[in-house]
Amino acid sequence: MKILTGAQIRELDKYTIEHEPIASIDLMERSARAICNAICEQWTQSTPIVVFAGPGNNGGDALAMSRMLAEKGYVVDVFLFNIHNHLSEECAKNRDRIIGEGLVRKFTEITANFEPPQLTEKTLVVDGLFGSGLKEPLTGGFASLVKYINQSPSQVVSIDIPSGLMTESNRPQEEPAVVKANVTLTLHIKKLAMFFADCQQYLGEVRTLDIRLSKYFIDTFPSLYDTIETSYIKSLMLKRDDFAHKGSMGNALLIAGSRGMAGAAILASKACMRSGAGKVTALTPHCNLNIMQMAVPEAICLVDRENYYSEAIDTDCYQAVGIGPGLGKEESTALALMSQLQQTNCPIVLDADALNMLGAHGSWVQQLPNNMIMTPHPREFDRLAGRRITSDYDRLTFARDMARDLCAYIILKGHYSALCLPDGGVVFNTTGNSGMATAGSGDVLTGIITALLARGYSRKNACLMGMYLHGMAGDIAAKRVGKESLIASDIIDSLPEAFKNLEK
Ligand SMILES: NC(=O)C1=CN([C@@H]2O[C@H](COP(=O)(O)OP(=O)(O)OC[C@H]3O[C@@H](n4cnc5c(N)ncnc54)[C@H](OP(=O)(O)O)[C@@H]3O)[C@@H](O)[C@H]2O)[C@@H](O)CC1
Ligand SMILES: Nc1ncnc2c1ncn2[C@@H]1O[C@H](COP(=O)(O)OP(=O)(O)O)[C@@H](O)[C@H]1O
Ligand SMILES: [K+]
Repeated sequence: MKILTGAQIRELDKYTIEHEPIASIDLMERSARAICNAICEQWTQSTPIVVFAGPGNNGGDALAMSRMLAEKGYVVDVFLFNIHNHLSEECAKNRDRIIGEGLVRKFTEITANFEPPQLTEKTLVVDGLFGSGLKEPLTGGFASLVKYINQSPSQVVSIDIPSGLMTESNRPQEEPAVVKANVTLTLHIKKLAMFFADCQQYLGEVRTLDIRLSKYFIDTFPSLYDTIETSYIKSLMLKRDDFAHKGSMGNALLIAGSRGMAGAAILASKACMRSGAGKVTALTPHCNLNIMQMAVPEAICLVDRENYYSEAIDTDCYQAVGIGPGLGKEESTALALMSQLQQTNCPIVLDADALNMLGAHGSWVQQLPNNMIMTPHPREFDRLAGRRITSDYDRLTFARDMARDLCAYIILKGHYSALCLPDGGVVFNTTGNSGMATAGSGDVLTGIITALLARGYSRKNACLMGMYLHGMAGDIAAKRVGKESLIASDIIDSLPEAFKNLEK
C-alpha cells in the first residue's frame, strides 16, 4: 500500500470528490459514519462522550460523527473551537446541522474563553481538533487543551491522526503539544508518521478505516513511500530447477566474528544456509574455527591468522559477500574491510561493525563503491551519517539522500524496517514483532540477504524478500515460543516455515 504525504492526501480527497463524483460534505458523512461505527464497536451507549472539534475538516468529521452518535442514543457533549471566527465550509455546515437536529446533550462553540469539562475515567474523549491540515506545532490555548486531555484519566480516540502530530516530520519538542490517543482511527491510508518509533507514544492502536477514496488515484499517483505486499513478495520467488546442484544455487561468503563473537558468525552462517544458498563459506578468526565447525557443519570455514579479520581475501568464486556481524573494530580490520570492498565485484551486504568502522572513518563512506547494501539500526546509521539525528523522519530523509548519493540500498532497521533505494524510493516492511528485539536478530538478517543475493535475486529484491522473510520468521517464532523468550536462533528455526508460506 502506498503512503501519501498530507499534501497528496488533500489531492486524493479532491480527486475523489471530482471523479467519483461525490460532494465534499457527503465524503465527510462517509468518513464520519466509518468513525462512528468504529466507536460503537468498542464503546456502548453507557459511555459519556466528550468531543473536541477544531475549525477545519477534521473538526467537520468530529461534528458529523457527534450527530451520528447522538442519533444512536449516545450522550455527547461537543466543544467546537472557533477562536479566529473562521470555520471550513464543511465544518460550518456540520455545526448548523448539529444545532438544527439538537440531539447532542450539549453544544458549545468557543470563540474566546474555554471552561474545560470534567473528564473522568468513564468518559471517552474524541479528538477531532486537527488532522492532516496541521501546519505547525500547537501553541497557546490549543497546547493547554492537549495537556488537559493528556492529564485526564479518560480514554482518547483521535480522528485521522492525534492532534498536534504532523503527518510526516515531527521534530523533538521540549513540551510536545500532541494528544496521546488510546486509539487512532486513521482515514483510508496510514500516514508516514505512523511508521516511526518516535511517534508511537501518541498513536495507541492504529485502525485504518476504508472511506473508499479513489483507487485509481492511489494506484497511478507516484509516491516515494510504499509498504511491502505479500503477493508481490510471493511473485518474486525464484523456482528451484529440478536439475539444480549446489554449484548452481549460489556460493555465499560471510566475513564475520572475532574472538568472543563467534555467535554472530554462527547465526549469520546458519541463516544463510537456511535461506537457500548452495554453499556457504565463513571467513573467521582461527580461535573460532572449532566452534564454527561444530555449530554449522554445513558451512566451509576459511581462517584468519589473527583473532579478528585482518586480511582481505580473493572473492572471485562467490556470488555474494556479507560482512560485519561480530567483526570488532581493530584498525587492521578496518583497513582489511576497505581493501575488501575495493577488490570485491559481487553484491555486498554491510552490517554491524562494518558500518561502525565506516562511520569511524567518516571520509570512507563517501568512497564506497556503488550498489552496496547496508543494514544499519538507528545508532549504526547515525555513526555512518557522522551525527546524532534526533527524529526518525530526519533519519529516514538522511538515509534516502545517502542511498541516492551513494547509489546504495540502505535498510534502516526497526519495527517497520525501511529500505531506501538508489532511485529515492522507500519501502517499509510490515512483518516482524518486538520479540525480535534480541541480540543476534540483525546477524540473521545479514545471513538471509547474503543467501538471497547468492541465489540470484537482484539487490532490491534480495532486500525486500530478506526483510519480509526475516520478519515473518520472527512472527512464526513468536507464535511458537512467545515474544519474551524469543532468541535469534528461533528466527532461523522458523525460516523453513516462512519460505513454505511464500511458496503457497
Ligand atoms: N473532504 C475532505 O477534504 C475530507 C477531509 N477529511 C478530514 O479532513 C482533515 C483535514 O482537514 P483540513 O485540511 O481542513 O485540516 P485540519 O486538520 O482540520 O486543520 C485545518 C485547520 O487547522 C488550522 N491550523 C493549522 N495548523 C494550525 C496550528 N498550528 N494551530 C492552530 N490552527 C492551525 C487551519 O487554520 P488556517 O491555516 O486555515 O488558518 C485550519 O483551520 C483530515 O484529517 C480528515 O479528518 C476526511 O473527512 C476525508 C474527506
Ligand atoms: N520491535 C521490533 N519489531 C520488529 N522487528 C524488530 C523489532 N526489534 C528488532 N527488530 C528486528 O530485529 C533486527 C535487529 O537488528 P540489530 O539491532 O542489528 O540486532 P543485533 O545487532 O543484535 O543483531 C532488525 O532486523 C529489526 O528490524
Ligand atoms: K485529530
